[in-house]
Amino acid sequence: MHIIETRDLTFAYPNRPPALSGVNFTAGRKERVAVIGANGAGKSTLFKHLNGILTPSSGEVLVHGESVTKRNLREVRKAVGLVFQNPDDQVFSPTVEQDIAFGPANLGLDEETIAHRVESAIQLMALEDLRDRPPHHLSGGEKKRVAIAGVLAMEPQVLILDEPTAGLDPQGVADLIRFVNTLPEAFGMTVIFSTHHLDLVPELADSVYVMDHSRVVAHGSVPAIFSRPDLLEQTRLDVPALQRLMRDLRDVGVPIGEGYTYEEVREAFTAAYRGRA
Ligand SMILES: Nc1ncnc2c1ncn2[C@@H]1O[C@H](COP(=O)(O)OP(=O)(O)OP(=O)(O)O)[C@@H](O)[C@H]1O
Repeated sequence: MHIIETRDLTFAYPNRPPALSGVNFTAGRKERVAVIGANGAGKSTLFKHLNGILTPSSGEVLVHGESVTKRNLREVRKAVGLVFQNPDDQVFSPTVEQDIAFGPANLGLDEETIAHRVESAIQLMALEDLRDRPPHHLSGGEKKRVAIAGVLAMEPQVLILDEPTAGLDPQGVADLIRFVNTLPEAFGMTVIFSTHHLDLVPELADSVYVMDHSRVVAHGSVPAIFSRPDLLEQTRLDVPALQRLMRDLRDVGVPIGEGYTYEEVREAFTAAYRGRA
C-alpha cells in the first residue's frame, strides 16, 4: 500500500480553469519524490491536497489507504506535514522556539514531549543561535529553516517541501540536501518536494513527477525522466547543465556513460578519461 496517493484528483479554484486535472500520484514509505513543472503547473495545489488544506472538486486523496475526509483530517495532518513555499505563511509566533512548539502543542502532546521535539528540531535545523529571536525579523533563508523545523517537530511520516531551497544560500542548499537525505533511513520518512532547480533532483529524489498545465505528463525514475530532454524542454523545464554537457560530448563521439548525481557524473567522466589514456 502506498503511504499517500491521489486518484483522478481534479480541482479548480473559484471561477478558474482546473489547477489539477485527473492527477494520479503515489508515494511509498521512505520514498523521495520530486514534483517538477513550470510556474502555475499545479505543484503547490497538489501539495495542499495531500494534507487536506484543499478539498478535491472530484477524485480523492488517500493516506494509508484511507480517503481523506473532514472526519480524519486531524490524523492526516499529523501524518503529513507540509512546508509552504513562502515561510511568511507559516511562521508567526513571538519567538523561534515558540513557533516550532506550535505544531506539536496543537497535536495535544504533553509539555515534556513538546520540549524534547522542539530541541531536536532546533538542532536538526541548526537554529540554536536564533531560538529567542522573533521569526518575522529573520532573513528569508532563516525563516525557511524555522518553518521546516516547525513541521519536523510534528514528526510526520510524510514531509512535503514546496520549493525547499528557494531563498537558501549555497551552504544552506548543501546542508538541506544532506539533511533531507537522512530522513528516510533515520526516521522512516517519505519526502515529497518541488523544485525549479533540476540539478538538485538526482541528488534528492528516487522518482519524479513532471506536471504541465494541471496534469501529470510523466512519472518515472530519475534516469527515465532525465533521459528525455524533449519532455523537459516541452514542459518549459531546463535540462541540467551537467546532463547537457554529457549529451553534447556524446554527440561528438566522446564515450561517456550514464550519470545523474554529481558523484555519478564525476565517475562517468573519470572512466571516459581513463578509457582514453
Ligand atoms: N488561491 C488561488 N486562487 C486562484 N487561483 C490560484 C490560486 N492559487 C493558485 N492558483 C492558480 O492555480 C494554478 C496552479 O497554481 P500552483 O500554485 O499550484 O502552481 P505551481 O506549479 O506551484 O507554480 P509555482 O512553480 O509558480 O509555484 C495557476 O494557474 C495559479 O494561477
